Amino acid sequence: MTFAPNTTERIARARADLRMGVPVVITGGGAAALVFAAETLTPARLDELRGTDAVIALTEQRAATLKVAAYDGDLVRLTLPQDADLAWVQAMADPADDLRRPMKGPFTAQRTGTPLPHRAGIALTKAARLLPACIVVPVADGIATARRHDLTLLTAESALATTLSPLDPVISARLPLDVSDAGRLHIFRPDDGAEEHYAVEIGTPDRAQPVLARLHSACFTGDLLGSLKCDCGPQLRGALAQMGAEGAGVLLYLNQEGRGIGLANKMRAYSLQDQGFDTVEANHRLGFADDERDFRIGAELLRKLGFSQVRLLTNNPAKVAKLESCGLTVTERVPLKVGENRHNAGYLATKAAKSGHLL
Ligand SMILES: Nc1nc2c(ncn2[C@@H]2O[C@H](COP(=O)(O)OP(=O)(O)OP(=O)(O)O)[C@@H](O)[C@H]2O)c(=O)[nH]1
Ligand SMILES: [Zn+2]
Repeated sequence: MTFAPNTTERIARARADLRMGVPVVITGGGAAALVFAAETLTPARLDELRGTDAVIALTEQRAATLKVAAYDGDLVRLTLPQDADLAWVQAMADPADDLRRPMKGPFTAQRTGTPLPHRAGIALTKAARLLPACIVVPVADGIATARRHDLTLLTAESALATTLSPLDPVISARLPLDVSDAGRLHIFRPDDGAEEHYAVEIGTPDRAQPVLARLHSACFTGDLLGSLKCDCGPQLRGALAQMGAEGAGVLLYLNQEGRGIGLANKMRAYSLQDQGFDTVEANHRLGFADDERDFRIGAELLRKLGFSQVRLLTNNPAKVAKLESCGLTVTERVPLKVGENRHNAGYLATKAAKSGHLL
């Protein structure tokens, strides 16, 4: 018996470390490296990197914005100039000042050696809801480095694993709602220490029949604040109202804020939208894909609740396809057209043009 953290727990610890600015040690592809999140790098730690072979790893989307070829396919490794200061690192990772102070280079891309620790580092920064960029410094001996500096050590393979973490039911309790007295809230907690997700069950839906279902992605601004930039709040309330009217349904409230990039990054995207970029372009400039959500979570929660067939409330045909690819049967797509206003008309039009949403 050992009380040491297992692989999953190490990854959870690594996410927390990176959020605080503490580096982690990643091994993989026969190499080992110290990995720092660019967003939380401190001046003192950057000073320690002078004279090393540090690189900054950026995603293909951020590379495209900076007009450098993504030599490793999904990422690029750029040499950290010896005189690079924190402002340089942050400007490489964060597009906030791209227009005012374009990062022109010349950049020197590293093309030899393994990009595995870099890829793992980027995956961890995304999972930590930070900007997807990291500083990577090769070290000769990963184990010794981790021990000497008291750092979390993990393999790139474990950080890049794609198996869905088990979601454990924690508790469910009766929750009378405006839309129905017969409401019930279920809490699910993933094994990997990531965000919990919720299911609101209305009535007692027949598990043998398709259930009216909504997979709602958290939107603090729309759901809670009444933001007019999106249609999430009215969609949330509209879906619940329809379930109440039908007497049965299930709404999953998935904590995948900002299509999976987190609230801070979503606000960065909003700030870019104020510079004239649309919702998809803003995600790309930040280094993200259009949609970073993992739809397997929703499918798994529905299964856990005993549902295999759904009438899905959505305007997003990709969501239907993704749920079906996760093994659920979508018997019907039920449109959810509420909440259009003069502020979100452009947002909805972009989703229709670029993400296949139906207007
Ligand atoms: N990254 C990013 N996320 C946004 C933006 N506006 C809203 N969101 C998030 O988008 C998610 C909602 O997803 P949508 O793309 O609006 O809709 P959908 O879930 O794909 O489709 P529907 O089922 O029709 O609502 C929520 O997590 C919001 O926080 C934005 O401009 N940028
Ligand atoms: Zn929203």
